[in-house]
Amino acid sequence: MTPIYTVSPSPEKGLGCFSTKLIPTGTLILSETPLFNVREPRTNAAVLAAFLNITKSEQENYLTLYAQTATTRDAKVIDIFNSNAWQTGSRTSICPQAARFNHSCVPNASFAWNSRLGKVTVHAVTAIPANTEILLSYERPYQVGSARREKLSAYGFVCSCVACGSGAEASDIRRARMVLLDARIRCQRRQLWRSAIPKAEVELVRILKEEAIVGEALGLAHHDAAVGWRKYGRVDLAVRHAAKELEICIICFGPDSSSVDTTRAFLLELKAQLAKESLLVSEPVLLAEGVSHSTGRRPPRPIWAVYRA
Ligand SMILES: C[S@@+](CC[C@H](N)C(=O)[O-])C[C@H]1O[C@@H](n2cnc3c(N)ncnc32)[C@H](O)[C@@H]1O
Repeated sequence: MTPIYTVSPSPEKGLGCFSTKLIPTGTLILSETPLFNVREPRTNAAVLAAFLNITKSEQENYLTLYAQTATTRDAKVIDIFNSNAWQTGSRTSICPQAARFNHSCVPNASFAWNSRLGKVTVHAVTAIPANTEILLSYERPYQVGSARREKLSAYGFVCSCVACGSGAEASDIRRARMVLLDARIRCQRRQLWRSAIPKAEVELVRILKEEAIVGEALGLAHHDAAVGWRKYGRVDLAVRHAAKELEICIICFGPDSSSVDTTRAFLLELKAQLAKESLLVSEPVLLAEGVSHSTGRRPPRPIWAVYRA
């Protein structure tokens, strides 16, 4: 069977990963067990020790990965680690295949750590046409271009994706707004009481879509919108956002991820709450007839009799 992607030269980016055929949204592109990992906060000594612990052929494979500038062998081992490692829970791991994916601030694929499988995964977050580079984001999306440039300079490159190039002006306006909305939402998360309409959360969902950020960040924005609508008392709208969150979660992490279980449980909890509320609304009709919905007998003093007013 033809592999779903190949590794080949990418203009200005060294090697990169290219689709060999159309990859539908949600497709698992790669799942890989780390070659080695180190606990964070890491030291250079820990990286060198972990490197010396793998087999000679694994070391040779590791040393073929991209390095920026390195004079000695030890410096090269550290340099490769810093340029290619991904965060995997509380550790940082080297996955030689995942290390070949280049960056875009508007990625078409999503990287994740699946602790249940002990593997990293890469899923398509959009439909990726044949012969297209598969790109992951190395950075959080809620940053304007200048902030992203500074972070990405640590990897020794200047990004030329649509958000950094031709569409930079419009993108920066949206990203600046995202930074603001994100800060507002973080603040509101600590608020437990019933609140106002979750305007910031809903706007963040809209702007992320406009910016074509459709992965994990959009899933989280839908989650926050669901929480906001529930606090406001519109559980029906909360259910809609939680359903979108679950859909995105499955796309980004795969159906076997524990994050999907958590998200599904949240949706089920909201659906149960909605069903209960619908029942409370319909019960008064039965009460008017003097019959309990559940037992068929005359009900005890109903706490929701207010609905009859
Ligand atoms: C994890 S490696 C990715 C694979 C690498 N291109 C290779 O040849 O193995 C990270 C390095 O790839 C290059 N790179 C990744 N994304 C890039 C981009 N959008 N533009 C230019 N270079 C990029 C940078 O040199 C970066 O340090």
